[in-house]
Amino acid sequence: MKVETTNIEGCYVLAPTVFKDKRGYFFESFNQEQFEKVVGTAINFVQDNQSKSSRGVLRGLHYQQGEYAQAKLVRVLEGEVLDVAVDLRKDSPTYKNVFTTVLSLENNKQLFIPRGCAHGFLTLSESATFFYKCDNFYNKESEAGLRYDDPAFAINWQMKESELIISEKDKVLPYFKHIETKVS
Ligand SMILES: Cc1cn([C@H]2C[C@H](O)[C@@H](COP(=O)(O)OP(=O)(O)O[C@H]3O[C@H](C)C(=O)[C@H](O)[C@H]3O)O2)c(=O)[nH]c1=O
Repeated sequence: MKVETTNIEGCYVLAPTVFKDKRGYFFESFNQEQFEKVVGTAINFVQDNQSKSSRGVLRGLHYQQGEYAQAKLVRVLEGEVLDVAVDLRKDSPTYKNVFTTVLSLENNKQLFIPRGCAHGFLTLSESATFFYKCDNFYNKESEAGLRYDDPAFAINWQMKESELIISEKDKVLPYFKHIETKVS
């Protein structure tokens, strides 16, 4: 497995070793022992999620607050997305840093997003099936988020505004400046 550090502390890009032969390919999509060595801490994923999105769908920026904060290991099973993490940990040396990367079936890349970071992705391919492991359960009451177009982060989503498909819930997420005092 290849590992790349990012500009967010504790956030890593992982690329599994792919074994190809005349039948196709094989790779270990998750190996607890290898993963914990890379991340440098024990991790207990308790919930897997999967979503399918068409081109232009932008989900996020989302996170869960407090005791229900989630670390996520995200990848695509089909298609291509622009994946984004934002460090919202006030005590982090990379507080407010934004990391973006393209995850695709072709590059087999995965992104590990530590607790305390907001996460979102934009679907770049005609459709994308998104899969991720979470180290904490979904807790509706703990859900929080930030606007995808927050000037505080100036994320380049690489797509025209008119092409974006965003849920009504995400359209009314707050701007960072209105919630910064509440971020842990
Ligand atoms: C996240 C979640 C949602 N739900 C239910 C709640 C809604 O009735 C429905 C769709 O939820 P939502 O519109 O919040 O789904 P996404 O917009 O894909 O949210 C996710 O998108 C970004 C990219 C993330 O990183 C988060 O994991 C997650 O917030 O699934 C559940 O039952 N369990 C869950 O863990």
